[in-house]
Amino acid sequence: MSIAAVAEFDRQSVSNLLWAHATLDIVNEEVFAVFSDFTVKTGLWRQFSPQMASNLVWAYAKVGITDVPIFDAFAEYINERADDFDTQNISNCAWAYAIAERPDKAVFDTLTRCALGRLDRFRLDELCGMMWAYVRASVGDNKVAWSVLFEEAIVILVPKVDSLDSQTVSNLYWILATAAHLRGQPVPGARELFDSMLVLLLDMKVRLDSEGAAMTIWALWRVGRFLDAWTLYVRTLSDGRHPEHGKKGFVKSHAVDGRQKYYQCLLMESEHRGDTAKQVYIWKQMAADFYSRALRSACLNCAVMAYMKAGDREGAIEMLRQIARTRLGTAVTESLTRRLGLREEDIEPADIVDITIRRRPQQPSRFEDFHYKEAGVLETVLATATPGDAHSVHAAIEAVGLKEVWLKVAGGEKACVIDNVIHARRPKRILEYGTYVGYTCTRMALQIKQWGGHVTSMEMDPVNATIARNNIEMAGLSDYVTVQLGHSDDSVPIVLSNYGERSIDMVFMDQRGTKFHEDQKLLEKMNLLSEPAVLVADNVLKPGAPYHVWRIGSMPHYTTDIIDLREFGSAQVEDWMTVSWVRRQEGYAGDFQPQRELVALGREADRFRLRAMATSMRDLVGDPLDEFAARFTAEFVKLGCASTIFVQTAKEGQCGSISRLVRLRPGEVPPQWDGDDPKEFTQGGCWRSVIGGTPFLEQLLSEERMTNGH
Ligand SMILES: C[S@@+](CC[C@H](N)C(=O)[O-])C[C@H]1O[C@@H](n2cnc3c(N)ncnc32)[C@H](O)[C@@H]1O
Repeated sequence: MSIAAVAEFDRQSVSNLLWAHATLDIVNEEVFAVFSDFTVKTGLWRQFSPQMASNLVWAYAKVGITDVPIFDAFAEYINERADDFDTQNISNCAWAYAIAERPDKAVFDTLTRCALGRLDRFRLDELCGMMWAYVRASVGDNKVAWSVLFEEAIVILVPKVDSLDSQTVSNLYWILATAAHLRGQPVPGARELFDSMLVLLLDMKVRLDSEGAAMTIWALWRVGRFLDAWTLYVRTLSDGRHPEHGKKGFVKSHAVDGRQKYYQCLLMESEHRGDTAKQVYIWKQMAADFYSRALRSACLNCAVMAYMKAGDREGAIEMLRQIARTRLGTAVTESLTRRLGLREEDIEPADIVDITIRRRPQQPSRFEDFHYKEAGVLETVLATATPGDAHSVHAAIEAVGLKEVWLKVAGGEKACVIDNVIHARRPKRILEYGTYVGYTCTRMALQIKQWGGHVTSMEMDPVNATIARNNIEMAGLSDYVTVQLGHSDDSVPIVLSNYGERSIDMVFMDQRGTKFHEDQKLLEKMNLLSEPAVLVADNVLKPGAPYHVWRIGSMPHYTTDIIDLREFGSAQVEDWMTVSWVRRQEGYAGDFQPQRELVALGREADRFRLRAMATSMRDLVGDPLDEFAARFTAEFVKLGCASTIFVQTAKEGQCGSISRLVRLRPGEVPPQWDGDDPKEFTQGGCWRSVIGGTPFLEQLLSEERMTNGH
């Protein structure tokens, strides 16, 4: 109705209507697009008051509709009218342009000019909102996190520390730590503010919610104050009473609580420092958080592994004795016992058991609930696999993925692609982004250990990392796979310092698709890749990695195949994997030419990824995802990137499947899905790949070069 009557709307009604939609989270893309066009084309925007203008850009940013001319028009408006803006208008506009990922430098320069000298008139939430926006907007040439606005804000904030609430405290930690990271040096004055806020926290004058605790611990670590982060954790959080979700901060229904992040951060740093005592402390705390015996045992097994890695045999044995006393041992514990050269009967139950291990929650927490699938995988592996037999571990994981719940592992047709890449490149060192439960890393390790290879797999979720380490031990592959705990942004530098430049022959990217291109560029910049290295990426079509396709499709230093295939355990879901050989040629470590149409695709891909995390890929079959995939494919065909290989799968024997790669002729499109779903008849462990026979483009080109005598 409102769309038909658009021409009757005056400036106030346009601003009110869209503000109301955004406030109520009603995302009608058509309404927003029509009103954007109307406001810009009729010149109505020039008549807006600053309040209306800031409400309008806020509304568009809030609903995530940002590829609209409104933002360009109001950039001009801000430059002309900013002197009339009040503090709230300034803060809202900064927030809107930052969240919309439209960090127009002129807009921020103008806002800075208007804000400086009057920051003391900003409300605390406006001030923090503005600083947050400046950090978020610091991308590319826009270096607003370097603004003196931060210094001026700190001078205002220090005397007011006692009046800060918990949300402001954690936000300020995050903002200033991120600003320091971006600047490459501390923000002047931040140290004093950090110290005063830490006193508030340690005195429990301010109690953080779960996400706030995670942000603060991360921030203290990020600015090099790990011991302060540790003290805060031990003093306020490690008594088992983890804080509740913040009401305001907790908006994503798929998200876990802050433990995910603070365990990750504290464990990563203690492992990096080789501080076994701290690692063991955290593993025990994690064990005490879980209700499920399998997860409790898995954490304690990781504590044993930490002692073993440090060469502390006595520590490992004492931990095993505590596990024996609490009857938490599993097949993994037995495997570790054997690796220590002991028999199960050699392990006397401990006399005294750490009180932490005795603690067990009344019921599973949301944190545990979030990992129900992965815990189920671990239980199945423990119940059905044979220690030391990697095939039996893979069979157990596949059985869960095929017969019980969708698992985000690269099995079936995806495994066929990876097997063929390994065959073609024979990598000695593989880097994986995203270990999950340790399926693909152990599959790859099993192959490359034959020629002395090793897999390093990065995992940011501490629970997944725990489960993966246990599955890897079950597979007998602990010497061939390293699970590097932590976010890849933090882990890649550790990988570089551990293995050195030009050390990685193959990369498997299985993290967030809209980040592949940045992660790949970083690997090139850091000189981590050997020559040539091969890059494999998964989930490129669904949920989607548009920037990545454009990077590998348009830059001359990649030789790429795009492979059309079916999701493991969800044959009705079509997906793409990409396989690219990477050489130090023109474009290496550089940026691609930006394409505007990629931005909208990227945003949509992220929205689907979040939904897939909350449900499963299978629930996303159907109109929205299929329409998105069709648009994605069409957009890339226009840009000259189309699939070049598809995977064909046939039934094999009574209960198996066999997959092979088939090259498409130029212009040929992959066949439609025939309606057969291998999961109906395939048992775990019975899905084979045909290796070789279909060369990748890189091999075809090098054969051609050989024939031509180059
Ligand atoms: C699709 S699953 C990986 C599946 C695994 N590669 C396999 O095939 O068996 C993605 C995993 O990556 C992790 N993850 C996502 N982004 C990450 C990042 N930037 N750094 C480290 N881990 C990440 C998630 O926690 C999740 O466990």
